[in-house]
Amino acid sequence: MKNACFSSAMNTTAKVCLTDFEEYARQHLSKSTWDYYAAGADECCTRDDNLQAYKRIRLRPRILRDVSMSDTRTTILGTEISFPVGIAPTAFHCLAWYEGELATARATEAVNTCYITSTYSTCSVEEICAAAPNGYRWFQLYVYRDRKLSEQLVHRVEALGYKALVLTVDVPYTGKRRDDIRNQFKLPPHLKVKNFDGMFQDAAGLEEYGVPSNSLDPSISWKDIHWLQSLTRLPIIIKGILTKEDAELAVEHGVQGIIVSNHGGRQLDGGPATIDCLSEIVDTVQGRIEVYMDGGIRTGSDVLKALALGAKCVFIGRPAIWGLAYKGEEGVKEVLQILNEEFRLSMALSGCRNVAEINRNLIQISKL
Ligand SMILES: Cc1cc2nc3c(=O)[nH]c(=O)nc-3n(C[C@H](O)[C@H](O)[C@H](O)COP(=O)(O)O)c2cc1C
Ligand SMILES: CCCCCCC(=O)C(=O)O
Repeated sequence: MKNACFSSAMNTTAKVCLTDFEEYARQHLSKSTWDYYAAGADECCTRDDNLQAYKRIRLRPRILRDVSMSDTRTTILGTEISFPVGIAPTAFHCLAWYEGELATARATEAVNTCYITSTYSTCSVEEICAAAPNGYRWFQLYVYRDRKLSEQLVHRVEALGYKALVLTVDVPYTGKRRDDIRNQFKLPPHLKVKNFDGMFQDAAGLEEYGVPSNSLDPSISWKDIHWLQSLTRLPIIIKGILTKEDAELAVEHGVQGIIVSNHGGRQLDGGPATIDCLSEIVDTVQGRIEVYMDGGIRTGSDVLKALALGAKCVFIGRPAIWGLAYKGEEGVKEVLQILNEEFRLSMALSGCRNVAEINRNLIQISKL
């Protein structure tokens, strides 16, 4: 049943850009839900710089290149997607829309792009697969002190046909999100982290973001990559790399991809904007594995800049949630379609007919 805060009475104004969806979500979600989604760590410097950093980068458009035809398709891990934007893993979609992750999965299936499902989903991975059986999905994994929890998730998602594991490595501890502390953020009683139904032995006691606190294993280290590889045949992508040193280690440990990410500025405050880290990582990796990024993508020209700096694909976090809050599946589709149209236009206005033609020559040299 639809919650009152999901009322569509205000859905009539056309949405033109992603920040229109943000404004809708800000006005319609409860304060504690909005604050949770919007949160950055501490003073939110990194969260905000993720967006500002794109504004400091200038493009060098080429002209007279017959852009009457354009093609935004690309591939990730060998699979074709309609354009180089996927959905980053974000928790608790049922807080934004009653169908939660089922709506997100259907929207990404319809648009033909990749949906990275969060461990912290409010629908189970089985329900998500049943809702969008032909969707292209990766699964985001955390490593728990009780390794059996992570192991079981890996086996479940592999059996369900998820195509890669995205290991999030920037949360040895949860960042300090001031508003969540002030609001004493908690999932409402009708929602839970569905993937863990009945799996935590000691469910009584303190809870943090829907699971017993201190469940995550802060001792996780590079040797755990080998442990994970021993559990699965799925490709492994490491999410949360920000330096060339760690990018090199990722390649040496035999993973198939990296997501340059600072968790939307929700973990270490004072770290760099992700777009500012991208070229050093791409230069280090030199095409040995795929490099993706997330953080602060709000327009088609942001996507273009990230690809010009070497990202194979980018992922959006909060904007998908705003789309959900606006109109569920339709809202997420609209967000993706607007971003696709903006990206196509930015490509054409800078003289690119397809993603293969996007390269560093598009970026003003002072930014390299
Ligand atoms: C509300 C929220 C929940 C998130 N949950 C997860 C999660 O469960 N797992 C994860 O790896 N990253 C999580 N992230 C981080 C995102 O995957 C991504 O790195 C970030 O949102 C990208 O920045 P953007 O929101 O500016 O697009 C979350 C981010 C937000 C905003
Ligand atoms: C114990 C950490 C859970 C965090 C919940 C999801 C997430 O990653 C977020 O940023 O929020």
